[in-house]
Amino acid sequence: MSETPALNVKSLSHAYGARKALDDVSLRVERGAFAVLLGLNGAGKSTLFSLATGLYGARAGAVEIMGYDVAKTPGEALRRLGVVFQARTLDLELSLTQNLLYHAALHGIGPGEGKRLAGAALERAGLSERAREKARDLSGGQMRRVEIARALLHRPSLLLLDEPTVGLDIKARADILKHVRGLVAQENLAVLWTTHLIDEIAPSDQVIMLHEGRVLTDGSAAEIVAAQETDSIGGAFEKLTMGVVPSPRERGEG
Ligand SMILES: Nc1ncnc2c1ncn2[C@@H]1O[C@H](COP(=O)(O)OP(=O)(O)OP(=O)(O)O)[C@@H](O)[C@H]1O
Repeated sequence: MSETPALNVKSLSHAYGARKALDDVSLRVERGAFAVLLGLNGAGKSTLFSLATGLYGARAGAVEIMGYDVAKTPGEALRRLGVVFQARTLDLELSLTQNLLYHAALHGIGPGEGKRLAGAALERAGLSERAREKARDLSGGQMRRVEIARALLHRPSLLLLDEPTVGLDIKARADILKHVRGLVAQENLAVLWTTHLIDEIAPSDQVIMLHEGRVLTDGSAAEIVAAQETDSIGGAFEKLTMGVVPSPRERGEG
């Protein structure tokens, strides 16, 4: 039997009223793997995050983190999860260390251990020298690094990032991507990185293409490109999204 994956999404569906946002979505991210969830606006990426973090209850299906069901054992599951949401969530008036200590306290980590972890996290993020400065004084890319450091403070096995490079310039985007890839390589962290930006994908990455709430394909970028007989992952995405057969409901027949 294969090892329990870091993330196991099983036949997950969700609707907002009559609008289906996720339709029978299944995917896995193995331990220590970097996976990209690729989808255009409205594909259902944020909805998947909300379900994985227990913000919404799933109408059908389940999400397991390191084998723990988010709905049935939320404490065990969420302890193993770190999340960076799309919107900025640092308290701009607090120092970097204070932002991290806040998070440590939320996870039941005491002040002494919190300080130690915050120091180590800022060091990993390359921001030790800015520890006492207010978050407000950082650049967008540095803020994202602090958010990543904060999400990793309690040493989760899985990190979810919802479009983490939105609003950053080209260099800051590349830096954040490199930083997270480094964490995957060095710390055996599993990452699910959502994006609509094709150029953030490397050939060996696992790519899960989500379109209109459904998984179109899931495999390494190189495998997908070969299977679609295109020369790029962008070409494969275009081919696959053009070929989507609308459901009877979408054709107005449901
Ligand atoms: N709170 C909500 N109420 C009603 N509909 C919603 C709500 N949140 C999302 N939706 C709808 O569900 C679908 C999936 O949205 P979701 O935000 O999950 O997609 P996304 O891939 O994250 O897109 P984006 O990158 O634009 O955030 C869309 O059709 C969206 O309009």
